[in-house]
Amino acid sequence: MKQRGGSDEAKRRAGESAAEIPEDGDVVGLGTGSTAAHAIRSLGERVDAGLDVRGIPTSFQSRQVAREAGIPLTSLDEADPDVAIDGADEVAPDGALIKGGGAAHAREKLVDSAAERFVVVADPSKEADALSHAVPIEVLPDARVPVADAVRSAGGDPELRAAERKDGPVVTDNGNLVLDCAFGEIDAPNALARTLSVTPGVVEHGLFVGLADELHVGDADGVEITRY
Ligand SMILES: O=C(CO)[C@H](O)[C@H](O)COP(=O)(O)O
Repeated sequence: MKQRGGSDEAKRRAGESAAEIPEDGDVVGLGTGSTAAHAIRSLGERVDAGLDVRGIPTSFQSRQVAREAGIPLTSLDEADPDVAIDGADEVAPDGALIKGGGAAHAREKLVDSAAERFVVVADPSKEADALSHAVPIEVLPDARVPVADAVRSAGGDPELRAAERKDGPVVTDNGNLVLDCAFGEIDAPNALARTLSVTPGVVEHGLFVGLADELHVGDADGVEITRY
């Protein structure tokens, strides 16, 4: 599994802390990435010990990790999540996030925003005073050029995400492409999020503003929890 950001130990602590939250009967949104995978495995250990939960995966990867961990799965067709646990690429002090380093942000936003309680898991390298990470935008393949033009008009610098072990672009679980769009420091994430959301051809962008309820940050000493 790809490692982005800080130490795996810090990610594991954050994931284990969040995995303590679900209770018997809960439906749990299962995020994508290396930190969320720690939470899924830890939740799987609780399932082994008798906890009765069902998970809603946010990607091919999280579905695989959950199956290996023995977590029964369901979907948004059947239930709304009580809790969603997911990672982030950058976290601002007010809980605004940039996500999509794993190109899973469309399904992540769907599941995380449907959850009663959205818990973010991260290592300290993800915390920032202001959002400035490139914003991943999932686009319909035919919309790559017009969306890139719209991003430039909004002050951004779009770059088509290239695959690492395939010639050509990353193709998402939904069959779309990803533009990583650098905007520098983002002063008004809400306004940018609205602009991107109404751009034709944008499937979803990685700005998650006003969605996170709680942040668990692991480090060498333990876990710091912030509630928004
Ligand atoms: O948004 C995501 C995937 O689309 C991930 O949650 C984000 O990239 C963080 O990943 P990691 O925990 O591996 O650092």
